[in-house]
Amino acid sequence: MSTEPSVERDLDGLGEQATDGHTRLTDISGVTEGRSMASIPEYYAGKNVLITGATGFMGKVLVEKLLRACPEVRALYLLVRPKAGQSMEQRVSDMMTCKLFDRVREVNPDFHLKIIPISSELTQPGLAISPEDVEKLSACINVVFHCAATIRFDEPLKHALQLNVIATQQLLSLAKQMQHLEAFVHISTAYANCNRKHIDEVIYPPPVEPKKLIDSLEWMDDSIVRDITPRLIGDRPNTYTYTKALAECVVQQEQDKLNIAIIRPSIVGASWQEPVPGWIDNFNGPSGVFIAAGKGILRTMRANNDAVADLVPVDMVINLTLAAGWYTAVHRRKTEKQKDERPKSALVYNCTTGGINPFHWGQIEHHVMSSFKRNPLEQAFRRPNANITSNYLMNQYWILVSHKFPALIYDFVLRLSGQKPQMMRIFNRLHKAIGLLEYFSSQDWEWNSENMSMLMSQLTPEDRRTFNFDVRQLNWPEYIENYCIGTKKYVLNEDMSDIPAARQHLRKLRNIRYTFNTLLVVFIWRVFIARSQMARNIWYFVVSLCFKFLSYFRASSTITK
Ligand SMILES: CCCCCCCCCCCCCCCCCC(=O)SCCNC(=O)CCNC(=O)[C@H](O)C(C)(C)COP(=O)(O)OP(=O)(O)OC[C@H]1O[C@@H](n2cnc3c(N)ncnc32)[C@H](O)[C@@H]1OP(=O)(O)O
Ligand SMILES: NC(=O)C1=CN([C@@H]2O[C@H](COP(=O)(O)OP(=O)(O)OC[C@H]3O[C@@H](n4cnc5c(N)ncnc54)[C@H](OP(=O)(O)O)[C@@H]3O)[C@@H](O)[C@H]2O)C=CC1
Repeated sequence: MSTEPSVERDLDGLGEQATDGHTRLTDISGVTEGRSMASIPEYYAGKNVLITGATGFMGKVLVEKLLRACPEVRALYLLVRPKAGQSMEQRVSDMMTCKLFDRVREVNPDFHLKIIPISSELTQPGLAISPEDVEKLSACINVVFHCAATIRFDEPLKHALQLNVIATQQLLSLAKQMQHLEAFVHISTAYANCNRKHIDEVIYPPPVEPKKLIDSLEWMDDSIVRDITPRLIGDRPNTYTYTKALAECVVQQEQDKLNIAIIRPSIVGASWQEPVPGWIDNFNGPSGVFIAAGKGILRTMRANNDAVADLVPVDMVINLTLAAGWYTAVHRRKTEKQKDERPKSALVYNCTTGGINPFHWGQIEHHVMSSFKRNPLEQAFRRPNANITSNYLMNQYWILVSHKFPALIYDFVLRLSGQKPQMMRIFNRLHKAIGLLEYFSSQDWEWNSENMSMLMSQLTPEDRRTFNFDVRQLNWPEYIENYCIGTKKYVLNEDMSDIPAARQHLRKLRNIRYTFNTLLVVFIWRVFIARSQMARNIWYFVVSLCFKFLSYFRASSTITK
């Protein structure tokens, strides 16, 4: 018997529902009712919201948008751990001074009063939340957004399981104790099922029963786990996608009595419009690749020019997340009677762009390169000129010629000047990083995103503007330009006023390249050609052929005039 979730009609009018109990396709409940119900800001007014992963890339944007677009929200409880010698209070107050919060600060300078940090280490039993805090959260939380995860592709399986799966399980247990909880929104990834080519908005059967895996890994030595990891993850590329798939299954198993939404974004990139275009604060996904290309370090990478680059701006993902929280609470709330019946299934939202407004890696390459030529990064290693290829051998050739050879020369010069060589080390790290990304840039997937369209149709015109996730409106060249500028301004903290100096630096690099190429030709001439009569004859033959061709071309163009 097939274990594939297939689609059947939902009896209570909640659209089509998969046989595993999960709603897929159009959810039509409350279509008419919704228009007369609370708007998104009205819904969040007076609500207490719990957020995990608030110090991360997406969590920060979520906190900012909630405070700015839903100013009447009562309080945001952030589960944060102390890190790198900083207390969690210190981390949260540092976060709020970040440029991302400038806009909300202008409107409401006291926004920090709404933020309540709660100490929590998600990998610890009970999430290491104190009993007093558990009591407080159980009594007041209305909506939970679960963003925390390890997104590293090289994370050891045990740790990825601990954070992405066990912590999710524990958070769901905590959520069940919350007396006023109206919605639980879990952030997954569109690549949780990347072993499939077509991905519907359903929870697929897990690669292994999560509880069994948790029990087995508990007693296993780290080295044994490392050895069996490739067998366990099977046709998934890393422990990240594997554990995110298991987390979805845990959400499904534990959803009993909860109203749950699962958001599956594809590759989350810099912001499209809000709070500022191009906001980004990390090297993850394509951002590190763009920066390495902009600095002239990355010259080649394996990617398929014609494959869809399923990037989605972070502000669109967060708008969809907030709208899904509202929709789950307002339209999919279980009545007291329903709580004891078959649970209403979690609604899955594939938050992707490829099926609606596709853009390809080849086009990304073109726009990234031209953007960095117009707005160069400071102190580039070489002029930006990266090419992507799907050919393995070609890529290896360019790695040798354009990465390793210049790195060797540069390190040699550093050694001569008494400095520590560093370029080869940088390239080794870069090769490791891009090696982990190639799986995603060399193929494409097809995601069904009908729930995203359904959700959009449920918003009032005002909410559709404030919480815009209509990916059809994305103008890719403009978005990529802002993305590249964003990496310069917000990741590398470079000043835009330095662009003329950066351009001057690129001109200097171009002159160095011309000089180097000229010296190389002279060197080849002296060493190989000038010493051999035959090579000289061939050389003279080629030069005279070129000369004749040029003269003929000039003569024929004079006649036609
Ligand atoms: C123009 C060309 C056009 C090209 C087009 C092709 C582009 C293809 C892009 C494909 C993207 C596909 C992404 C797929 C995403 C799946 C979506 C998700 O669900 S999940 C989301 C996706 N998840 C991810 O993307 C996670 C992927 N990242 C990882 O797994 C790890 O970071 C690692 C294994 C790559 C490096 O580990 P490790 O060696 O231990 O190093 P650390 O981590 O400790 O960092 C050390 C330092 O390096 C820095 N830095 C980091 N990365 C890069 C970079 N790429 N580069 C440069 N630098 C980078 C980092 O900031 C740090 O700096 P500092 O603090 O020391 O100053
Ligand atoms: N970025 C992307 O391209 C995509 C992301 N996603 C999903 O979105 C979510 C957010 O991703 P993103 O913001 O990019 O990730 P980040 O790595 O930027 O943020 C991860 C967050 O999780 C927190 N966290 C990690 N470990 C612990 C722990 N042990 N205890 C408490 N908190 C912890 C981090 O806190 P701390 O600051 O203390 O480390 C941080 O706030 C994830 O679920 C991810 O799977 C999905 C698709 C794409």
